[in-house]
Amino acid sequence: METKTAKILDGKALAAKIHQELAANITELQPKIGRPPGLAVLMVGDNPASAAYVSNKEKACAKVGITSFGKHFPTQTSQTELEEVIEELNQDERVDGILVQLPLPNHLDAITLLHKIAPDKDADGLHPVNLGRLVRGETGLRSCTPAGVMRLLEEYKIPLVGKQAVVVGRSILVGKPMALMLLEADATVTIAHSRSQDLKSITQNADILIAAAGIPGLITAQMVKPGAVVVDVGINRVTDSSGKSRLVGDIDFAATASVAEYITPVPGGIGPMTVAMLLQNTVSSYLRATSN
Ligand SMILES: Nc1nc2c(c(=O)[nH]1)N[C@@H](CN(C=O)c1ccc(C(=O)N[C@@H](CCC(=O)O)C(=O)O)cc1)CN2
Repeated sequence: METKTAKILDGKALAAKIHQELAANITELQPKIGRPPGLAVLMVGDNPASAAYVSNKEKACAKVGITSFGKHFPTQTSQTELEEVIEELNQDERVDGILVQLPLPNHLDAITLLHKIAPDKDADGLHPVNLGRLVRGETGLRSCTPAGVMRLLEEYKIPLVGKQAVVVGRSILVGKPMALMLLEADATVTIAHSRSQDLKSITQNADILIAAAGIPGLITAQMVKPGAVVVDVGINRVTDSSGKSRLVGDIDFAATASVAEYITPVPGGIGPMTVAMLLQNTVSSYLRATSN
């Protein structure tokens, strides 16, 4: 019997296309505007994964023509010091986007820091004003990972209207805004999470399944409806029995690929789309700030 394999939703390829489009836009706009777009990336401490993500963001900025203002602080940096830096960046006319790389060291209050970012410079779309705009269906800066999922689904013309969408995970970074964006696209949305009972019976109903729990291999093939579109937001580093480290998502990719119609890989799926949406948000803020 022939085994079916899901089609790949290629986030890496789409992100590269978006980078090219943004680079072309910036090349055209910069001489008229008189300066390039600017993104400030605040990183506190030395978490190696965060350092790698920040370095990728800075490289992506350089590639498309966005100036990045890297602000790297030692672990002990105080809340007040960071709030003052954000206040300065809010006033800095060279800076269109500001983000605080997460997670932060435990002594810092991420929510309060995110509140301090001017909503129109909130490149990560995590400020309450931007989350509120999303709730109300108003234009605003959208959270990068869920916006990346939506852009990828759009690229592959995945129908959403009236479909059963299940989001596994309820974080502010992904799960909650993801559910709102799917709702905005007229899907029927269920949010499941670590306290949900009988997760399998919920995920089996999903035409569109978004796994964003941060638990390696949480979603098995048996939990997926045949023909579903499966999006893996999890990026988990695991060490196998031979001591080798590799990245895996929240979905058992190999087994699920024989059940689903479409699937995102890890790596090469939603991770690169997150960065592409960050750059896009920065360019949107640049256009808004310089349009008068
Ligand atoms: N302020 C924020 N903090 C964090 C966010 C965020 O969107 N804003 N998301 C994650 C980390 N993250 C971006 O910051 C991120 C993670 C992974 C990738 C990515 O492209 N991953 C690659 C694989 C990379 C590798 O080999 O290690 C992939 O999936 O193909 C991009 C962004 C938490 N913090």
